[in-house]
Amino acid sequence: MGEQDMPTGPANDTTRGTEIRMANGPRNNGPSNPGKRRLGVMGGTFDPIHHGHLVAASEVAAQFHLDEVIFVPTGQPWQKTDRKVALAEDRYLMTVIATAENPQFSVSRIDIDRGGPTYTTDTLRDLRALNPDADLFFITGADALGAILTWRDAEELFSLAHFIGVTRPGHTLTDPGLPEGGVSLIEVPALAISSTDCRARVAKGDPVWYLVPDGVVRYIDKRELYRGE
Ligand SMILES: Nc1ncnc2c1ncn2[C@@H]1O[C@H](COP(=O)(O)OP(=O)(O)OP(=O)(O)O)[C@@H](O)[C@H]1O
Ligand SMILES: O=C(O)c1ccc[n+]([C@@H]2O[C@H](COP(=O)([O-])O)[C@@H](O)[C@H]2O)c1
Repeated sequence: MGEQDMPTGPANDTTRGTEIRMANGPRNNGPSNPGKRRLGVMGGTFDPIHHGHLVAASEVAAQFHLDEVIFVPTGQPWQKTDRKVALAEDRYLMTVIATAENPQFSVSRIDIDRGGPTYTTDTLRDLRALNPDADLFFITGADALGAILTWRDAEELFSLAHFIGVTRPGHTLTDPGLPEGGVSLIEVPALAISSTDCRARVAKGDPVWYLVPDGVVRYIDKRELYRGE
């Protein structure tokens, strides 16, 4: 189990009995505009989607009173070109299967259908155009948040959505000098699951039951994904 250090600072926030120390004062919950829908956006390569993604989205939805969380599978994840990534259609369908039973969850094809490398500034601009009546909350794990300054047009991201960084076992959740007020850091139930580990398990013939939803286990099997990798 990795450490889950929080940035220390003068003020703190108490979440489910765990003291969380924030860098910039008490927890900032992002925009609160009466009459506007609160839309969570969970971007990911989802190769495959696993219970760590689903628990993070569910917990953020509850803590931030979101009306909906849209899962957005990447088209071409340009920072993962050093590895083999499953076809976008397979990643999309696994995401649909995994989220189908939750009425608060939906899946968007925008990053897949746009084509080319996936940049979150494009994702958020497109989602804003499609949902002009909504405030957007972009959900990222500790690892992704730590790398956010390497994303294209990173300085623009925080004008497009409020960012929520969630704890992830094995990673330290820090705010790497992001604009004050643009990010919230929260604790979510710790699930030490990664897509990398799921792929490796399938390749070795080990089970992924209970790491990913049952329908995703069956889809991986049916499509013979990750075998022999
Ligand atoms: N177990 C987890 N707990 C919390 N957040 C997670 C967890 N797994 C992934 N995330 C977050 O979900 C988002 C999408 O992750 P992604 O699809 O890249 O999965 P991954 O498990 O990190 O994949 P890979 O191992 O292939 O890099 C990222 O913001 C990531 O930080
Ligand atoms: O905008 C970018 O340049 C950028 C670079 C890397 C990752 N992202 C986004 O971060 C989310 C998680 O990505 P990944 O690669 O960890 O699955 C997903 O929505 C990606 O589109 C975005």
